Amino acid sequence: MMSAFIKMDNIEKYYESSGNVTKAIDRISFEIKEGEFIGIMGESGSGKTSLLNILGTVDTATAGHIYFDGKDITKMSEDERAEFRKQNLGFVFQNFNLLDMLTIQENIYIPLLLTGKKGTDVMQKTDKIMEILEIKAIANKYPYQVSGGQQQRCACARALVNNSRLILADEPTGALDARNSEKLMEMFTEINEKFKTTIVMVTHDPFSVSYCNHIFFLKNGKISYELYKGARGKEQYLAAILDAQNI
Ligand SMILES: Nc1ncnc2c1ncn2[C@@H]1O[C@H](COP(=O)(O)OP(=O)(O)OP(=O)(O)O)[C@@H](O)[C@H]1O
Repeated sequence: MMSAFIKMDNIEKYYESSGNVTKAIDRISFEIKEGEFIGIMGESGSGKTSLLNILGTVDTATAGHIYFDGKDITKMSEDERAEFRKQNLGFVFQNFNLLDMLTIQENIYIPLLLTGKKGTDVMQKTDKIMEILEIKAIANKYPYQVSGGQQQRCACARALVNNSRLILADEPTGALDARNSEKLMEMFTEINEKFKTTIVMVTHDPFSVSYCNHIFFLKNGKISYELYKGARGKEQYLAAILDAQNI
């Protein structure tokens, strides 16, 4: 039985710049269970990235609360938030965000060094995760020497190596072709099933989101629709996603 893991309670986000106020998130509440693979869809400007940034504690909500395992993460200081991210979260971005002067392998184990781990433990973990993501053969290459798909799998390995409980991915397939997108989504699914890692993925791609088992559709900063895969087959689910997009 999966337990309640993340609870968003009436989150609001307003941006204010030179006297203009934009309402990006308009009182959103939802719950995520541990081990879910969540998709967040919605047209440009609907608030997807704002929501992900607030959940990831890289930005703060204007109002409302987020409970992570019962702890209110909206009440933490900046230092506490940094520590929280280091202990619990892994981030995957559209443009991979790898460090060019480090090899693939070094890019992955840097987060472990940052948390004070060292020696053979670091190498074993890095090795294991590279094997799962099929990037062991390119361990000593630099990011510019490998394909976009391989770079993104390296970014995923970096996000996972710390035993992150929650992976936040913002358009992870946005810069990938169809074949690499499919491969990445298959690996996300494998990670989600094997390690029970909770994944929250923002995307506007119906095909990518069809790998998620629970989807929120955003419109004007509100949840306009919610969809569960349930017992649907892949094609049936994709059809339901396309229908929901048109509502
Ligand atoms: N830093 C900011 N300052 C002012 N307004 C912002 C800022 N970031 C986002 N917004 C506004 O907030 C609203 C929601 O933006 P957000 O980036 O969350 O949407 P999104 O669904 O992720 O869009 P996209 O798919 O285009 O990335 C938009 O109207 C946007 O213009």
